[in-house]
Amino acid sequence: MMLTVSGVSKSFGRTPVLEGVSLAVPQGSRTAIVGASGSGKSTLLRLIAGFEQPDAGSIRLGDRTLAAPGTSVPAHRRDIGYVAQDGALFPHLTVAGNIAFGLPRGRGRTRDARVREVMELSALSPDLADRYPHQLSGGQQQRVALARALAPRPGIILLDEPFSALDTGLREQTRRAVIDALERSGITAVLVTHDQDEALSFGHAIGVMVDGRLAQAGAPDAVFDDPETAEIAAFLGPAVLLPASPGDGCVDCAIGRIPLRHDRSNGAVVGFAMVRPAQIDLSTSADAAELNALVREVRPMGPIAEVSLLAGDTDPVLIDVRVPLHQLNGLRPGSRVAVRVDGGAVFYPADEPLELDRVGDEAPHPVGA
Ligand SMILES: Nc1ncnc2c1ncn2[C@@H]1O[C@H](COP(=O)(O)OP(=O)(O)OP(=O)(O)O)[C@@H](O)[C@H]1O
Repeated sequence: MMLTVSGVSKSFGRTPVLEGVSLAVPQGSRTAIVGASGSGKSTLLRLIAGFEQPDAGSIRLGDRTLAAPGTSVPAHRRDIGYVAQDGALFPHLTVAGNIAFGLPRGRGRTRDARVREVMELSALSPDLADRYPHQLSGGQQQRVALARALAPRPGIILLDEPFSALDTGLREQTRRAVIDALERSGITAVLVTHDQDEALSFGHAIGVMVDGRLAQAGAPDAVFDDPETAEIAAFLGPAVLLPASPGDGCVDCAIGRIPLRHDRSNGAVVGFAMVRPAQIDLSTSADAAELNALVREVRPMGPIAEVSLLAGDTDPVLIDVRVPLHQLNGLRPGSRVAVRVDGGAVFYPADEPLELDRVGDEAPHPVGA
């Protein structure tokens, strides 16, 4: 069902945690809410689930109002499936018992058939039906939690950091199984995560929370490609931010003139050009005039190396890029390289509080990653 959150605000005591959050999740689509710790994303999910009440605004699921001034449907009547970070399975019930828990009593055969159906949907082998939660891996436990949430055919599934307790390999595998199950069941879903890659790969839309506000929402590739602020750009993935000034559809910065992909300047004449490290190409075999940066450090990291570059003559800027080892081509500290950008830059005005590295800073933090 379609979820509509309109102008929702929430404070705990005197501390505002959510301010005027509006969000629409169309029927059958998946939205990931991503934000730094404390940005309010779990609170938003808990308000939708009915574990907390909003101070202002409304929440609707399909044509039902779940929360609004003077109205609050109790959590267990909201027709919502919830998957918590640790799965929260009942330890004394088997896998089948956990999954059947929320199903109506009565016809045993219908319940058994539904349990089998959602186990298959959640990529759980039928052999696991009689096991207890402690006899399962973390990934299997999360898939049981999903199957249990899906079993009563709720109008929407809410997932609160469901993969964060799993280690890297298992997390990836469980994430794919969960997305696949959600896709095949055609259910509306909202995921909350602090992991950018997880959010960007979850589904049809992403919402970025910053300090209790939904700062930007849209299709994952559109938001990643054109973040509204430099802060969102840096939060969503590695970003290289270069002091720059715009003009004629380009920006001028320490590595020369780069085409402007998106202009977020609002008329500002100084600011920052943002490019992703993956857009940067390094070449040592260019003409002397094109050698626009100096290699300061090369740090091997397994199959890749992190290369720190100094670009610009008058006010050099530190740029960090990651290069596959086989593309290093003898790059070492002191080499001069040509830095080329593929695909253009996004320009942001300089009034944003950004900490850029300058050569000679006492404790340099790379601008890119
Ligand atoms: N029940 C509560 N009482 C008081 N303060 C709360 C309560 N729940 C959350 N907060 C505060 O609200 C803010 C937002 O919390 P929330 O859990 O929504 O953030 P989050 O973005 O999900 O962060 P995290 O990823 O760390 O869980 C935090 O400062 C938190 O301490």
